[in-house]
Amino acid sequence: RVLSSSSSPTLTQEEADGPVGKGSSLIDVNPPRGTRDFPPDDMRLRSWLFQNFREVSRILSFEEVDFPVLESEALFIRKAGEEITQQLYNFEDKGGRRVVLRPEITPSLARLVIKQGKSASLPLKWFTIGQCWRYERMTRGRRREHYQWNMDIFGVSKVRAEAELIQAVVLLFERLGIKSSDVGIRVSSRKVLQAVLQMYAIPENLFTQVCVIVDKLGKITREEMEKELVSLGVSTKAVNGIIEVLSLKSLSKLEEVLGSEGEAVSELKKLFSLAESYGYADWICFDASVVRGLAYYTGIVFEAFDRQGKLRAICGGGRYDRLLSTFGTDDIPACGFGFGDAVIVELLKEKALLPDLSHKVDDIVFPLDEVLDGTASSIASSLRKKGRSVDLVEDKRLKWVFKHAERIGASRLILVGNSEWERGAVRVKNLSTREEFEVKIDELD
Ligand SMILES: OCc1cccc(Br)n1
Repeated sequence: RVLSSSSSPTLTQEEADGPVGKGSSLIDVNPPRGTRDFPPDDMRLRSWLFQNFREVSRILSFEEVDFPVLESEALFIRKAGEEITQQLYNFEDKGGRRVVLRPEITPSLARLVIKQGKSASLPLKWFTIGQCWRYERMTRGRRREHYQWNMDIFGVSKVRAEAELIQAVVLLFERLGIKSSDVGIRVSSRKVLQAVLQMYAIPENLFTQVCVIVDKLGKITREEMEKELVSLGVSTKAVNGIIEVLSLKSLSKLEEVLGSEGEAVSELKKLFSLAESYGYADWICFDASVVRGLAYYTGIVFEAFDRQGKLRAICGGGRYDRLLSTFGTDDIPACGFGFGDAVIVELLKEKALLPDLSHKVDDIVFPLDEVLDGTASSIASSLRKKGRSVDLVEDKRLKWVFKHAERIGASRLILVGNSEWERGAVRVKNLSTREEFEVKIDELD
């Protein structure tokens, strides 16, 4: 057939359908660079991990929320030089709007809290699991997407909120079989750095940028850090003072430097006391070098790390009491964490803690004669209505069916044969005990 239309030259059917079959070049079957497919085995592991995220969220009595992966770019325009804002997966949509694939979840949470306004009675305890994106130059071959579990509390200004969040993280690790000897949680507060900047009379408005630079400690050299801080106007003396305080790993030493009166020390002491009461004190340690890289943190910050030091941070979070005012409304005290789906799996592999998650099915129903196809369908249907997972197989040799049963981890094989059916029965083979018996159809459950 020759296709023609006023707007296009005449095309043969083949031209219109595009290349088909052996002669044409195969499309690239890989997902876009830096992204992942989840075939069944990988999806079972991801679902298992996410089920644990959900269960911990339920146990801490958090409510689930969700947002579009696509957000207005305006939500993420920040001037503090964070890596996350320099790698925005941003573009202009067909309506000329500046949009992004979100690089994190917290701003969306804040947006929804603002949108809900007075109808959202505080405190709010919300969680979500969502995909986040960054446009990373593939030079380092890093991923461009990951899934993040976020838990956030709005409307609690005391460190009780941070203590609750850290318990959630600890409960998750314990559910996965990870022990405090495998993983620690470094805890500090940005108020430590704030106090040091005050000691050196560094203007408040440099605080956020100093935090973002200091967060690179360990990723860039001390000289590079000093250069970046000095270029902000921080004196070399102050740089040395900052690095000296940030190397502290003892809360009592911090108290000697900052005194006991300030919020930095008092809040941290309160948190460590609560940790004893929760029973997770052996999981956490004070480490003044923890500042985290997001501009909006204002208080306690924390991150989980593998004690062997082989992996990047497993999760991290902190208090962000002044994020909402950057969106033009009254502040609400808030804190939360993000827990990615990638590093935790690397850790589970390291610790040989990956669970066996093979495919499981309850029953295979197989008619031994095609005249019994209808009968097999009604048997499968009644079992499914009882909630059993059933794989209905036909047009196969019995030998194949037994191998298939093995492959999909079926518990029972239900063979529908003429002679049994004449007696209103089927043959049932228990695939773990290998027992085989005849069952009246109205007794099959
Ligand atoms: O943790 C930073 C981040 C944000 C978005 C996507 C990926 Br992968 N990583």
